[in-house]
Amino acid sequence: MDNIQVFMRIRPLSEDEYKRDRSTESAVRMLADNVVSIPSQRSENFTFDFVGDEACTQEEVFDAVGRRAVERCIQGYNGTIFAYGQTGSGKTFTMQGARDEFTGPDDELRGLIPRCFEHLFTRIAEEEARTNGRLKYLCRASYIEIYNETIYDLLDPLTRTCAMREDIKRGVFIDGVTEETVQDPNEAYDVFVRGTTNRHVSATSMNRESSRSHSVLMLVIQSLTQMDTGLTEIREARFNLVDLAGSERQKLANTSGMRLKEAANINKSLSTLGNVINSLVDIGNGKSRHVNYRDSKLTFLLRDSLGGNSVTFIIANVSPAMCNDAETASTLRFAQRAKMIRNKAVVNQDMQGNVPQLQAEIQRLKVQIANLRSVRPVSVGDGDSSGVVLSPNSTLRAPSVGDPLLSDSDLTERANKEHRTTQFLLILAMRKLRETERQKARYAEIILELQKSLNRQRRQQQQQKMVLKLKNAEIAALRRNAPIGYVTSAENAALREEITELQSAISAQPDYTDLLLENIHMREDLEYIYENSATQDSGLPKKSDAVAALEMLISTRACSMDLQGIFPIIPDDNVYLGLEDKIKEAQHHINDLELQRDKLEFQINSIEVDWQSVNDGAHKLAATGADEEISEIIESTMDCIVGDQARDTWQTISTLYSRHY
Ligand SMILES: Nc1ncnc2c1ncn2[C@@H]1O[C@H](COP(=O)(O)OP(=O)(O)OP(=O)(O)O)[C@@H](O)[C@H]1O
Repeated sequence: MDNIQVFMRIRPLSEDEYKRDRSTESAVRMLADNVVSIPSQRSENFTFDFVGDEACTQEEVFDAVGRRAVERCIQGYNGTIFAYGQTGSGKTFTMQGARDEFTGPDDELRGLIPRCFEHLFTRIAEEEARTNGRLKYLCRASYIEIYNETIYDLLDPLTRTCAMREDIKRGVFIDGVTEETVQDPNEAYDVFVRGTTNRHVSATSMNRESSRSHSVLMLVIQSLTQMDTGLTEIREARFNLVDLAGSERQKLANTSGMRLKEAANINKSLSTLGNVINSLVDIGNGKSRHVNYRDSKLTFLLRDSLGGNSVTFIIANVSPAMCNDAETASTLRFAQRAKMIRNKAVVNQDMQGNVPQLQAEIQRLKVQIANLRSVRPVSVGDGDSSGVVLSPNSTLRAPSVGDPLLSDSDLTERANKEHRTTQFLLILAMRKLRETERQKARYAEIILELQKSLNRQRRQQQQQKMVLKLKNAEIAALRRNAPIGYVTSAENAALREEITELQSAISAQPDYTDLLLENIHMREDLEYIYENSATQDSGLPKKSDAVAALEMLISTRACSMDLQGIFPIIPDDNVYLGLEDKIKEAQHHINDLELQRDKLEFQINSIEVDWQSVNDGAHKLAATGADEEISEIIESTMDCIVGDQARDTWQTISTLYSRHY
């Protein structure tokens, strides 16, 4: 457990302050190297880890705070640096420097942020060189602003807003925030300068001052170490550099509209910060308290930095002016309280490897445990509380009985320590193995589900192709056999529409598969969130409400893809019934068409028979030397091979024929 480290920095007196005070006397009295008081306020003394006076340089602040924070992050610990203080006390000067641009390492006035970038990449290069490339680092940067309880993405040119989320794997995170990979200090400067420029632009367009918002530059420092066993050790540190809004209480009197909301939100986030600190201090003193991290975006985002898994530094910036003594005393009281908070920083470490590698590792560790047990019975402790996980590469030698250089108690202690380490590694490897097995089973389930769905889709596709083929054949037959104008244009259009629908259903299969996969994942994510969230204080809606909302979303998306009605979206048998109905409907339609075709064939046959009779009659009439009237009728009958007139014509001919014979 480490206390939050607090550094105090007094900036030089400004000209305005000199004009107001008409004196150069400082409100802050230095009692010792790291002890100060504000005599004009109360007689209390404030003790900090470091106090920088008016002459304190940017480099000295970096050595006291930045260098140490970076060193811990390189090892895999989370780190946070907060700059706290009233408006104009020097927070931005300390964090960023005197300018918005950096000219590189020769700019004496550059602040902690650029110096941290430089040191970070120097150390990364050293570490990578030391391990001959077995250790690789990867850094990602994002930069946000919290204003009026809204999070703005400063690396997005439009500084769009983002939501904060929490899950068991990632903890609290900003959903969809821009993250840029940075490989050297220049790339990191560039990210920071761009974000700062966006901040100024959006502040101007929204008519606000940066002192009224909190800015957080976030670095994720990931390291991958290739082990001899084939496993990969992954460490991930989060490094937050925070420039807080001015800590003075915003006046609500005579304020309205946007300004009132702004002032209320600044007060809210800073008072929540104060409340969180008070609760943590009480907890440190053995009291039972609930810590309201969720009461403001700032405290929720930086939850780990306050009483959690982080090495945290607070820089309390103050003005030396007598006219600001009350605010200075307030800042120092805040910092003094914060110093009592105890964080528990641990290296964020994980192992990655395939199942045979992990099994081999477990086997190796089991052999080691067996060796240790056979040499000397040891009592198992609670585990290493230092928080640093020993590398599985470290060779664990079983202590040999009668080692002349070591006493019995030394040997026991060493055996115990090695046993604990081995046990820890064994647990880690087994956990990884179980996790891998779980994942494997999960993927197998997904594959099975997809396979089932694919088979169903194939069957449906075949059926639809068959229907399409039949319809095409029928249409072709109708076209061949039907008299011109027999199939009405409306029927034709309906048939065409149906064909288009069937074709789009067939071509929609890939869309459907993507959607199905995504739906499976969304349902799984939901299950995961509810399984892993603490029931109380999780802030989540009721699970049934969330499930209903998700199903609604899925069906809305299905509609928007125009698949609803053609294809069921959910791989659920009930929904597939819809498709079966559709196929049945199509079957009915085919039956109707077949009926019509039979009728038509019958008509054509009867016309042919009629025509044959007409032909025969005509020949007989011709043989008897029929008059002109009869020839004309024969001509017109020839023109009406098919059609409604045929039978009437035949009737006329029959009548004439019977009159003649
Ligand atoms: N240590 C210092 N040495 C010289 N000048 C300083 C120092 N600290 C601050 N200043 C100057 O004081 C002024 C106010 O500082 P700065 O803008 O950093 O304050 P701030 O606390 O960030 O204010 P705000 O809350 O409004 O953002 C600036 O002009 C800055 O250059």
